[in-house]
Amino acid sequence: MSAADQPIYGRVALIGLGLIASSMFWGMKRAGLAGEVTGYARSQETRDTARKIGLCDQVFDSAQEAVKDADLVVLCVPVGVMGAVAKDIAPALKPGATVTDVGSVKRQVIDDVSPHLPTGVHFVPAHPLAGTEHSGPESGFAELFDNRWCLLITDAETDRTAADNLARFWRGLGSNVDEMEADHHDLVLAVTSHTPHLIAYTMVGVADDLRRVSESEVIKYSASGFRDFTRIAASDPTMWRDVFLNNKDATLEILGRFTEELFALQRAIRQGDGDHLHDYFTRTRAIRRGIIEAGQDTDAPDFGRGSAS
Ligand SMILES: NC(=O)c1ccc[n+]([C@@H]2O[C@H](COP(=O)([O-])OP(=O)(O)OC[C@H]3O[C@@H](n4cnc5c(N)ncnc54)[C@H](O)[C@@H]3O)[C@@H](O)[C@H]2O)c1
Ligand SMILES: O=C(O)C(=O)C[C@]1(C(=O)O)C=C[C@@H](O)C=C1
Repeated sequence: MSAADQPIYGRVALIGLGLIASSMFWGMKRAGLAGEVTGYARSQETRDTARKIGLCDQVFDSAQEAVKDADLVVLCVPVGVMGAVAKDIAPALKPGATVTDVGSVKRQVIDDVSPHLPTGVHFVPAHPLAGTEHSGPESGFAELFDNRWCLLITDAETDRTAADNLARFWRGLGSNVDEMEADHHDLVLAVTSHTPHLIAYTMVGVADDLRRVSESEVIKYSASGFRDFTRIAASDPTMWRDVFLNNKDATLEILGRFTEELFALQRAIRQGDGDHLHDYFTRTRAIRRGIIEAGQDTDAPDFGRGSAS
């Protein structure tokens, strides 16, 4: 990753010092994207850890102090508290500053944050499509966003200079950047991220109900599929509670469709309808192959791509 010729922002403030903020910090340092990075976390323990590991050039004990004089303020807290944090920092924001967030849900965050921001402060919501099941200030790493998408939420009201600078910033962190409208974002993410997480949580819960996980049988005899489910189901409970509560309509819509398909598959199994199962699995296999052929899955191994039995 090549370093920027000069910082894009003189001062960047990170509010909430967990996985995403810490990854952004190390990524900014790697590429020289900010003159100075300040930070604030709600708990004393997190602030102490951040100071100990050198996360942020300065860690403040209040969010207002952290955002003072910042050219870019990044809200890196769970989506359910974005509005409260925006309200808290609003009086201390520098005129002309850009406020952004990294929340996994966009419409509700926009509705919660926008009313608090003073005129002259530009709000450009964003969502990096990158993460892990880990959380907290020690979980971040500079490479997290490399070759991942970051979606900026824009519309006719968006300040173009603010959005273009933020796009440059995310490219500097290693991401590919695209722009999208908020409701569309929430529907797409309900399909690609939110509902799959709920399914993983459920499947691991079901296995646990069978009292096999803790006895290690399920893990011992599982191939990568179920292990991936357990990784996903280890994701932060607060973050994911907030995702579902704040992307209710889209998640319920996709979950409804999912349940209908699941019932159809359940009926096919009960009735011994092999054609239904085979046709369904043939369709889904073609989708996976299309993703790989389009070069969209950089993690996919080479083997097995060609076998079309
Ligand atoms: N983890 C992922 O995979 C991922 C990926 C993309 C986007 N996101 C989004 O990024 C945001 C942060 O997620 P994360 O994974 O970094 O979480 P995290 O749990 O690692 O960090 C969140 C931080 O916010 C702090 N916090 C909570 N409430 C606060 C408040 N009221 N005021 C100040 N700080 C507060 C927590 O103490 C914690 O330090 C969330 O909105 C999430 O939806 C997460
Ligand atoms: O890889 C993971 O652990 C993730 O779950 C990352 C993931 C995703 O679903 O892809 C999770 C939530 C985010 O909002 C963005 C990315």
